[in-house]
Amino acid sequence: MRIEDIKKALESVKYPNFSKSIVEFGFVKDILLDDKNCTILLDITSTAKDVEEELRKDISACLSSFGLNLTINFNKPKEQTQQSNSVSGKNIAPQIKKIVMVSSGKGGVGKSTTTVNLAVASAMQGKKVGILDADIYGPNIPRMMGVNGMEVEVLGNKAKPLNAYGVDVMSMGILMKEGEAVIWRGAMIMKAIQQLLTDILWEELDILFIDMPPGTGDAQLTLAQSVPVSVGINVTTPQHVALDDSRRSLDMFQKLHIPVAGIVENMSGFICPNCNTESDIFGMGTCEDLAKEYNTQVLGNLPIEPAIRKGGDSGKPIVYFEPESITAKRYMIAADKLISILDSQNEVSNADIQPIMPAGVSACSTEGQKIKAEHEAKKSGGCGTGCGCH
Ligand SMILES: Nc1ncnc2c1ncn2[C@@H]1O[C@H](COP(=O)(O)OP(=O)(O)OP(=O)(O)O)[C@@H](O)[C@H]1O
Repeated sequence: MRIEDIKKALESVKYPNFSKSIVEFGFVKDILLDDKNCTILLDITSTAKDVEEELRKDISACLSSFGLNLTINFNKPKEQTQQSNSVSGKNIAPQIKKIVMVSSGKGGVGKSTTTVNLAVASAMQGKKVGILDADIYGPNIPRMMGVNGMEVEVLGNKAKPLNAYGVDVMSMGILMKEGEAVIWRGAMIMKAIQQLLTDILWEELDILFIDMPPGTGDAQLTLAQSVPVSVGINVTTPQHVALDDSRRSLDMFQKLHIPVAGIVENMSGFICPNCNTESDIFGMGTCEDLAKEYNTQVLGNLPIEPAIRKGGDSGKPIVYFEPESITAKRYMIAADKLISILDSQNEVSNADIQPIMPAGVSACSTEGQKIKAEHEAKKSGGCGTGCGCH
């Protein structure tokens, strides 16, 4: 048995809620081996008790076959009283009542199409709605809302959102040069998103939809933690391979304690434009079981329909331009279900639901972990200083 073997084995232990291992993060500071007695010293960034407990469990399981007497010691950041200038826990966009995060496990499943049609449907039901397009890898919202190429009005040092179909719209695509952000990573994306909330003149909104970048990597995790999210929506296609990706996205919401409003099954069946008959292409109704698994609902089954794609390409959302179509009615019902969920959580302010990070502080960083731990402590009734008063 060598120390190197132990370190190698520890490479498989992931830091809770992240895709990197404790070795990759550089958290394993020392390994002492004296015959069968092994002491591991970890220098971690979180003060949270559950992080320590999960690591103890995972490390013990990982090294169980080595037959060691294991001692695991933790070095954690000193728990300090909260700085008065910290924005932790402060709602950075108090004029926005509810933030809905629209995510998908992978690209091309119709996340932006769903965001646009749900947002317009919600506006048609009398809500004051905005869309923030955070999909830096493919910001399609401006085209789908028909505002691409429009000039942004700047008042003082703040920009006014564009408006179409009663919905305020702001997108990374409107503000950045083409191709500029594709190499961005967690902290940069988060800072940009926070600026899109604080430096854009959002009016009082009932609902702000955020169209997330596809996938569930560290960038998405960080982004989801940087704004106070009321509910998440997952968009998927019905094939079983897509559902596996969808699970990752739903797991992400669970990890971040974001309530899931539901799943949108997109490209579910095909409606023939000639005879209006609906036929099964990729499968239909497969999301019901997934919804049960995650204790949520299917908000709607949206068929593959040429009119949806045409509406997206031409900036004329189907829900607005063909309100009598089967598809538009399904979007309206989905929006109605979403609004009921949001209305039912009216007493909860969005800042209570999610921890938020100060601009420029990545949720993966030492500072980010500390803020998250403080927020969790406060939610469970403590003062947030880690003094053990709850
Ligand atoms: N139900 C549908 N029927 C027909 N076409 C659709 C449907 N949903 C989406 N599309 C089309 O599929 C393409 C991809 O959709 P969209 O851009 O909404 O996906 P996405 O998940 O946001 O992609 P990404 O995030 O990877 O950019 C678009 O051209 C859109 O018009």
